[in-house]
Amino acid sequence: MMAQTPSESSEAYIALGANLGDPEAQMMRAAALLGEHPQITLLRSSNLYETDPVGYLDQPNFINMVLAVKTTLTPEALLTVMQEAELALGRERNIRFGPRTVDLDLLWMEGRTMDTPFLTLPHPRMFERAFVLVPLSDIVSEGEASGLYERVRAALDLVDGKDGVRFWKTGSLPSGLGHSEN
Ligand SMILES: Nc1ncnc2c1ncn2[C@@H]1O[C@H](COP(=O)(O)OP(=O)(O)OP(=O)(O)O)[C@@H](O)[C@H]1O
Ligand SMILES: Nc1nc2c(c(=O)[nH]1)N=C(CO)CN2
Repeated sequence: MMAQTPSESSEAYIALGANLGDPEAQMMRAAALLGEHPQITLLRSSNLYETDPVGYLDQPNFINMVLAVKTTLTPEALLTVMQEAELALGRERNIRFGPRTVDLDLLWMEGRTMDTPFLTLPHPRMFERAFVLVPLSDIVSEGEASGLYERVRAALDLVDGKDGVRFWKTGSLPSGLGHSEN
């Protein structure tokens, strides 16, 4: 087998949402699974928000949060790891926008834009979802060279549904993993 070429690491933002079972425990377990991957380092967690369901309304409220990670994985490989974490936590794909034990969306990855059937970056609906923008704005730093901070601020000013996003708990990274910046 050929030795893997060391690749540069990029920062990425991942949205987590859950509204079945024990959402907080499942999201922490998903974050821990990501952090256990040798090519993923957890950097920061947003706070946790209780959010009104969007899209398909006849379902329980969600808990939503966003993680910042560093990774040497390609975007496609990172999404694959995220999907494996969803499956490990018992996510069944049924109703579009419907209830879920844990949903992981790859929002944004430093320097990457793409549009394939498997992966679109930035996530095509991130700038119109208050349940993504509010937690994301907790952890995107003003110094972000990509302009993400400005885009998130501008989208937050315009987006509907901020009332449906309520602070629930202070965020933290699963213990023993990642850095302790937040
Ligand atoms: N940026 C992205 N993050 C996550 N999945 C993506 C992304 N871009 C494309 N996809 C594709 O979208 C498909 C459906 O994902 P999923 O079932 O999580 O959608 P959903 O959660 O119901 O809706 P939404 O994507 O609006 O949150 C996945 O199989 C994945 O390949
Ligand atoms: N509040 C809220 N609503 C949703 C969410 C979510 O994470 N939070 N996820 C969905 C699946 O795409 C559909 N609707």
